[in-house]
Amino acid sequence: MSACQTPIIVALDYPTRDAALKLADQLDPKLCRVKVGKELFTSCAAEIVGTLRDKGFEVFLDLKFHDIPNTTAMAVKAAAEMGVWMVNVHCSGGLRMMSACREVLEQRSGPKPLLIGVTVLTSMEREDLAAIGLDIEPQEQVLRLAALAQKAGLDGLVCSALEAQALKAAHPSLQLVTPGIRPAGSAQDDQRRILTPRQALDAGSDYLVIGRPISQAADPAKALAAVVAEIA
Ligand SMILES: O=c1ccn([C@@H]2O[C@H](COP(=O)(O)O)[C@@H](O)[C@H]2O)c(=O)[nH]1
Repeated sequence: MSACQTPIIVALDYPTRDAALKLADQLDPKLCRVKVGKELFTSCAAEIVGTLRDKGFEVFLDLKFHDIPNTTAMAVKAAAEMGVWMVNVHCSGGLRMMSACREVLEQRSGPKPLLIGVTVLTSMEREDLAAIGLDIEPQEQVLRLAALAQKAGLDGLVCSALEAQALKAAHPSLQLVTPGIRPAGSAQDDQRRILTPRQALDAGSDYLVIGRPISQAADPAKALAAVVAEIA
């Protein structure tokens, strides 16, 4: 399986370059992509992205930018210049913010990363939304934000696989990146809207973001192989 065919993205959620590379060195870039998030990126800056790319990984820069349109677009531009494969922004930053990000990428002559909008975090359930003033089901809010993301020309969404079927029906062109993936028997941790890898793909997920079930396993390569076997 080449990197372009695998749907698996392993979250490298570590505080140091060495810890992230220790896991990366146990993984096969033909079997997965890797995700650099806020913790690792803030600790190591762009150097970690270059090092992982040199190792053959396509990198999802998961910094979930959320700011005014210009600031967010400049951050997306910087990410594109770094050569990442995927970058994301919060859809709740609004239509103008997402459109500014799309425009800045369109002005680039070089390769463009996939521009993905974060909808409702997979750690949130209905009562969490109610606590921030949204007294609706997560799926309703996800569908609202998806419509905005589609209008702004984004390539896809971060959502729970629980919403994948409804999203694919409403927005078939958007690629769905789904964290909250838990192989049967794994700890739920702080995630709330979860599905197994197989269930997520059957529901319409395009990419599965998997962190702790692989990174905290006694043998991460074996844990990745088990997910690969589950979805084969
Ligand atoms: O809604 C979201 C958006 C991003 N994430 C990120 O995905 C991984 C999931 O890690 P697990 O250890 O598999 O729970 C993590 O980096 C989150 O920041 C998410 O979980 N939900």
